[in-house]
Amino acid sequence: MIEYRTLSIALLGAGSVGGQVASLLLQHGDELAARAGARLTLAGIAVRDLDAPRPERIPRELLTTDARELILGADIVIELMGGIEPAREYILLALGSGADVITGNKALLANHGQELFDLAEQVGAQLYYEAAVGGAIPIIRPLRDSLAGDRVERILGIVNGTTNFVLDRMDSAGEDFATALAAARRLGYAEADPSGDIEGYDAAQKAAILASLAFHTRVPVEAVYREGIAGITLDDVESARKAGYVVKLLAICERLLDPATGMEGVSARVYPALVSREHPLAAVRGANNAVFVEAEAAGNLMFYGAGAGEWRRPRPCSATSSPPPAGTSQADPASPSRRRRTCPCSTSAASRPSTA
Ligand SMILES: NC(=O)C1=CN([C@@H]2O[C@H](COP(=O)(O)OP(=O)(O)OC[C@H]3O[C@@H](n4cnc5c(N)ncnc54)[C@H](OP(=O)(O)O)[C@@H]3O)[C@@H](O)[C@H]2O)C=CC1
Ligand SMILES: N[C@@H](CC=O)C(=O)O
Repeated sequence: MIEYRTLSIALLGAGSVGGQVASLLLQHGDELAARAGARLTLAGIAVRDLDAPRPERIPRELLTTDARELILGADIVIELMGGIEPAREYILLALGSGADVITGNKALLANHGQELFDLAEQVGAQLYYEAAVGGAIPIIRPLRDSLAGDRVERILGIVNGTTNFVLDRMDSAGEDFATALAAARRLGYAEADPSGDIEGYDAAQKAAILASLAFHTRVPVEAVYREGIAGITLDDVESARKAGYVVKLLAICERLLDPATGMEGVSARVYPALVSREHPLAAVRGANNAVFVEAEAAGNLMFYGAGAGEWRRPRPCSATSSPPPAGTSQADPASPSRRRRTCPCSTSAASRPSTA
C-alpha cells in the first residue's frame, strides 16, 4: 500500500455545492490520493447551524461553527458558503496562513477578486475558482491557460442556471414565473437570495470574471450592463415561441474597436434576448449552461453542461437536457420585441462599454 502524505481540507459550507464536495472527498478518497499524490483528508465542515437538517452523506461529527479554527489547521480551504462576509475574511485568513484556496463564490470574486489574488500572489498560494462560472463546466482554465496564446474576440453564453430553468419551464410547460422559481430554489439552483439570479446580478458577476480572463484586463462588475428576467411574462415567452424564438438570459462579452480613435475596449452585458429556435443556445434546457468562445485561431468553441445545483446522473430517455450540437458557428439571438436589443453578433454594442 502506498503511503501518501496527508493534506488537510477545511470545507466552509455544506449546502448544495459544499454537500456534494464533501461526499466526493469522502467517497473517492483512494482514487483522489492516487491522482493527487496526497491523501486529502476532510478535517471539518464549517456551517452556520449544527442542527439544520442535512443529507446523511454529511457526517455530523465533521460539522463545526468555528470556521477560523478549522481554517488555521488546514492545507487547503474550500469556500462554498457564498456571500461577501465572512467569506472574504475567511479566504484572506486562509491565504495569510499559507493555505491554498478553492472557491465557487463569483459574487466575492467579482467584487473583491483583486484583493484576494494580490494576497495569493504575495504569499505564493493558489486561488482556484473553476466552479464560479458555469457550474460544472470547465471554462476558467481553458480561458486562462489553454487559450492564453490565442485572441478571444467574443464570449456569448447562458451562465445562470436558475434563470435558464425558469425561462425553460415557462416556455416548455407554460408554468408561471413564481412556480418555476420556487422549483429552482428547491432544486438548489438559486442563490440564497434568488434576486441575485433573477435580476441578473449573478450572470453579471460571471460576465465580469469571463471578460477579465478572456481579454486580459480587469472588467469591474459595475461596468457590466445588467438587466434581469423579472419583467418577462408568460405572454412574452408565448409570443416569442409563436415567432420561432425562445427567451434566454444571455451574457455577452466582446472586444470593441472605436473606429474614430482606433482604441480598443471591452463590452460586457447581460439581458434577456430572443434566440432563434434553430440556434444551439435554444437547446440549452433546464439549469444547464453553455458558453461560446469565439477566438481568432481556435475559431468557435462551445462549452456546455450543468450550470447549477447538484449534478445528477441523467435518467435514460431524459428529454430535457440534450446538449446542443457541437461545432456550432455564430449565435444569432435577436431581442424580445418589446425591448429591442442589438444582436450580439453585431459588434455595435448598445451597452455601457468598460475600459480595457
Ligand atoms: N448552487 C449552485 O448551483 C452553485 C453555487 N455556486 C456558489 O457556491 C457557493 C455555495 O452555494 P450553495 O451551495 O448553493 O449555497 P447554500 O446556501 O446551499 O449553502 C451555503 C452553506 O454555507 C454555510 N454558511 C453560510 N454562511 C455561513 C457562515 N457565516 N459561517 C459558516 N457557514 C456558513 C451554510 O450553513 P448552514 O447549512 O448551517 O445554513 C450552508 O451549509 C456560493 O458562492 C454560490 O454562488 C457556484 C456554482 C454553482
Ligand atoms: N445561482 C447560480 C448557481 C451557480 O452558479 C445559478 O443559478 O447559475
